[in-house]
This record gives sequence, C-alpha cells and structure tokens, in this order.
Amino acid sequence: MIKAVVTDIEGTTSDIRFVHQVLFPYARERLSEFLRRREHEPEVAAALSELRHEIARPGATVADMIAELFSFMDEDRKSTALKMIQGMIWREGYLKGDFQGHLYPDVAPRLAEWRQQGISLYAYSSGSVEAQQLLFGYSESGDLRPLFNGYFDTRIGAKRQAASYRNIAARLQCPPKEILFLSDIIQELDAAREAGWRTCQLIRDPVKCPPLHPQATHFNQIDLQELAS
Ligand SMILES: CSCCC(=O)C(=O)COP(=O)(O)O
Ligand SMILES: [Mg+2]
Repeated sequence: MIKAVVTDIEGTTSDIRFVHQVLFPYARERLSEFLRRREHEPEVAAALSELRHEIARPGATVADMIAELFSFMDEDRKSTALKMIQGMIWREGYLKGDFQGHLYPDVAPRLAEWRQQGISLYAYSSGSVEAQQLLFGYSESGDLRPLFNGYFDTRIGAKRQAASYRNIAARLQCPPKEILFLSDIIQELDAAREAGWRTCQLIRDPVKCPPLHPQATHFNQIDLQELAS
C-alpha cells in the first residue's frame, strides 16, 4: 500500500519552461536591486549568512555575493542560499500578480483524489520550501496548499542522493516501500529507489527510451496499487 506520495515540481507537476523561462529570469533580473534594498532585513541577512557559509568566505561583501549568485544561476547550482533568495524575489512577483504557478491540469484533481483516500502528500524540490508553497498557493489551479502535508527542500539533502530520501522517510515515520516518489529525472528516481522507495517517472514531453522506472505521462495514469505491487 502506498501511504505517502512525494512529488518533484519542475518537470513533474509543472512545466520546466515555467521555471526556466519565467521564474529564473524574473529572479535574475531583480537579484542585485533586491539584495541592495533588503540586505539588512532578517530573512535576507540569514540567506546571505548561509551563502557566506556555503562559499567559505565569512568576509564576503554584498557585491562579492551578487557575483557568486550570478555564477550559481549560470550553472543552475542547487545552492540553499540562492534558493532562499530566489524564493523571496518570487514572493514579490506572486503577490504583485506578475505570474501564477504553472501546474499541469491533471495534477490538482489527482492530488485531491489521493488526499481523499487518506494518502499523505509532500513536495520535494530544490526550490526552497517557501518557493514551493508559493507555486502551489498561487497556482493556475488555485490554492493547493491545503492538500499538502509538508514540503522538503535542499535542507533535507540533495535530490540525487539516497540519504535525502532516507531522511525524508524518517521524518514521515513511514516504511520506504510505502512511499511513492514522482519525478521526471532518472538520477533522482534512482536515489529514491536506492532508499527503498517506490518510483514513477513523469514523461511530460514523451521521447522514445527504454523505461528504467515505471512511467506516466499524466498523474491520472498513476496507479498506486500497481506501483505498490
Ligand atoms: C519550486 S519552483 C522552483 C524550482 C527550482 O528553483 C529548482 O531549482 C528546481 O530544481 P529541481 O531540482 O527541483 O528540479
Ligand atoms: Mg524535476
């Protein structure tokens, strides 16, 4: 029996193009101005302190850190500090109505159905917990936050490492074989499988390749009983 579903966001519940063509450029264009305007506010200061720790430069100035963050964005580095800062910039965008969180139309009805069946729902993304809550809270399908039991980000570990999935299972107090992980990325699914989880790969843009994990093109193709057997 599947007792908990943990879903990736980018490429799974939401179009990769929304993240790469809307969210990332929005944060990039505003990053310097945002940090100079808000560097002394506690939440921003905490993210900058996390960044100084990540780059092992306790004396880094804001200008130094802006340069680091630009190079992190260039390489799509899943830095906790960058993700905290992007989340705060996106908050301003969601609140101003500059965009809504993209969700494939099959996602909300299926999550609601699973929730109704008593299955616990979680998101796991490299985007910060706040960024995840914003995307689901201000989504094109309405506010989905009541459906979720919790969120995990890079603070629990990197998505391609089995230890992260063991950490999540321990937090959920759920046997690994009763947790289903949904993602588009093979390396993430491999890591979850190594931790004993069930897996299903979302193929939103079908390409012909031999399946290494059970696959679905939409959430309504995901059969929890079949995946648990
Ligand atoms: C919560 S939407 C923003 C996602 C994000 O910032 C990101 O880097 C996606 O990375 P993932 O490893 O979850 O594909
Ligand atoms: Mg993904």
